[in-house]
Amino acid sequence: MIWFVINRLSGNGKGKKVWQEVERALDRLGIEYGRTFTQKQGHAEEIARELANKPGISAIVAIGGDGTVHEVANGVAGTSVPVGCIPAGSGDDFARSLGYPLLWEGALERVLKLNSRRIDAGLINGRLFAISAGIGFDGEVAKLTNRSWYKRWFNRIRAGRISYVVTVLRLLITYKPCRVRLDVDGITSEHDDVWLMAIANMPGYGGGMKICPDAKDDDGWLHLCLVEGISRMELLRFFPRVYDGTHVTHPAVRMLAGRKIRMESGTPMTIHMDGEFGGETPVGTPVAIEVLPDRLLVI
Ligand SMILES: Nc1ncnc2c1ncn2[C@@H]1O[C@H](COP(=O)(O)OP(=O)(O)OP(=O)(O)O)[C@@H](O)[C@H]1O
Repeated sequence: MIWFVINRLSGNGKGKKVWQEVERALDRLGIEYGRTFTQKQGHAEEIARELANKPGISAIVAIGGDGTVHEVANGVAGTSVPVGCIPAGSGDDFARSLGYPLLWEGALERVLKLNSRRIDAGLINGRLFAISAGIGFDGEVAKLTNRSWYKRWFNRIRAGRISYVVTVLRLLITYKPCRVRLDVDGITSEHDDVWLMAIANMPGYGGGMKICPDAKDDDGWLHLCLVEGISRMELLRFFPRVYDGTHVTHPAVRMLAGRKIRMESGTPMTIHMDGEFGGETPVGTPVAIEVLPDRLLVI
């Protein structure tokens, strides 16, 4: 039986509307299913963990944004229960990266086929991410966007991903780059003036940006994008290039790939995991990041 985990608040109420349509379609088709509505942050993970250990669950489908997918993925990781989604958030990078139709009808059609495959996951500070993680400027973007009033407003006019762009513009004025020591599979380097380090398992980022265009979810690698030593004006000028992935040739951008990464920063830097706030880097203790090959089943 497919089980739906629904965040009715996602996308400023889009989750609720999408579920109403999906429920009608499932009833019309006479399909047996289960469903639970999330009640609080972290609830989707608890539900998924419990369900994954029950017999007879063929897939857990998150109806919500990437935050709900992130929680479900953490709940089912390492089990034989696949995760799917019906996108109802503002970024929906999981759905975009996996080539899901973004409208509920197409996404439902896809999840009902139950065609599963194994993908890698990333681990940062002991927590799993399916899409990407980010440290620094992009961690702050995720944190501030999720807390902003305008995310709700943009979601209402179905332009939720613009809220990330607004935060980027706000932060460009105030953000202070940091000193970073990096270890990628045993190769160490020091960097002054680091704006961000994105760590991608999938290419989608911030609602359709291609921060690491070469990221592949089943290649056994994490792909890194480090941005350093760039002026605010230049960052503003070249920022739109991240939408088609051509930013990678800019001299301030360093693209790397690795399996085990350690990153230590001179001052606390904000972390995001699949767009969810994930705390700050502790000064003096490296953040551990690694790829977990084949850890997740997706449909
Ligand atoms: N009932 C609830 N009350 C409060 N928070 C919830 C509830 N259900 C889920 N959440 C939390 O809401 C957060 C955002 O969820 P989600 O990512 O699905 O939606 P979104 O933020 O609108 O979409 P996107 O990530 O694409 O912008 C997650 O951290 C999740 O844990």
